[in-house]
Amino acid sequence: MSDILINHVYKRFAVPGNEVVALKDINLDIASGEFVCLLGPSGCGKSTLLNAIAGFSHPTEGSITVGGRPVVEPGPDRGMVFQEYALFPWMTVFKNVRFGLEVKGVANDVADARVRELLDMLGLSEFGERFPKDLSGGMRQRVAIARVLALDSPVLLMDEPFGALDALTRRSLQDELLKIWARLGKTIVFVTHSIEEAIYLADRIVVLTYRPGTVKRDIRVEMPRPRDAASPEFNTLKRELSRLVSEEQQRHEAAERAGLTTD
Ligand SMILES: Nc1ncnc2c1ncn2[C@@H]1O[C@H](COP(=O)(O)OP(=O)(O)OP(=O)(O)O)[C@@H](O)[C@H]1O
Repeated sequence: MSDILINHVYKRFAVPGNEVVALKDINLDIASGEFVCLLGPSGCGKSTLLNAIAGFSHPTEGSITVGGRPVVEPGPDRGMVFQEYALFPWMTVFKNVRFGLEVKGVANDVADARVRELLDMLGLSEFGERFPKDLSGGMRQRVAIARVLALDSPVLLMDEPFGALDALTRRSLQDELLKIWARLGKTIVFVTHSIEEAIYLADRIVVLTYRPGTVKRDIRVEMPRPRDAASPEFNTLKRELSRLVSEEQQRHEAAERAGLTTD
């Protein structure tokens, strides 16, 4: 069953004396419970597409529906996790995770129990009374994920959530995310620059072209999880994706040399 339907989506930005076509005729049908990675070099429209699904910005043409409803604005059916943790610095971890439940008017005892369950799920039980500034980047991103999960959105939109983390922390959060996804059955759209990350996580990898952003390849990843980065299948796919992404990276660099972009 489709959960996210992207139909002939274009996004143009007006820039002085010109326009940037960030997305051109994007068509994607993402099934309920599917884990999709959007992959491509800087400037290929990954964030633009994710923001359009989130309802933060509107396509210039085309339409997006989530759960059968047209996207017109952000909504509780779509939780977003950003690279910069987006936590409230003045609230403890517990209160950060509880915040959305309070806004929703969930009864105190139910909200407290839910927060405790989420902190436990993300290995944060010991950290409830800490403030974000006292946590490592990986811990802060765990809190950001717990905060979004509290809202129980069927769709999670993740914009390079692990991009700022060191390799070991990144792998442990990737594993955590896969566990959560398997347990809660969310539909996930996950933006990344990292080919390895996309292969490790996704059911399906959508490679975008550099300006205008179109779908270059839509590849299903059939390998069983946990995936072994040293396996021949992993490396065959990695080579294929490296070739596709580097073609787009070269187009990006050519545009830079021609002074057409500052991406
Ligand atoms: N508000 C804007 N005004 C003008 N151009 C924009 C605007 N937002 C994005 N763009 C352009 O649209 C293109 C796609 O940008 P986008 O940020 O979606 O790419 P991206 O693939 O997410 O890149 P990155 O990986 O660097 O975040 C880029 O060329 C960017 O310069």
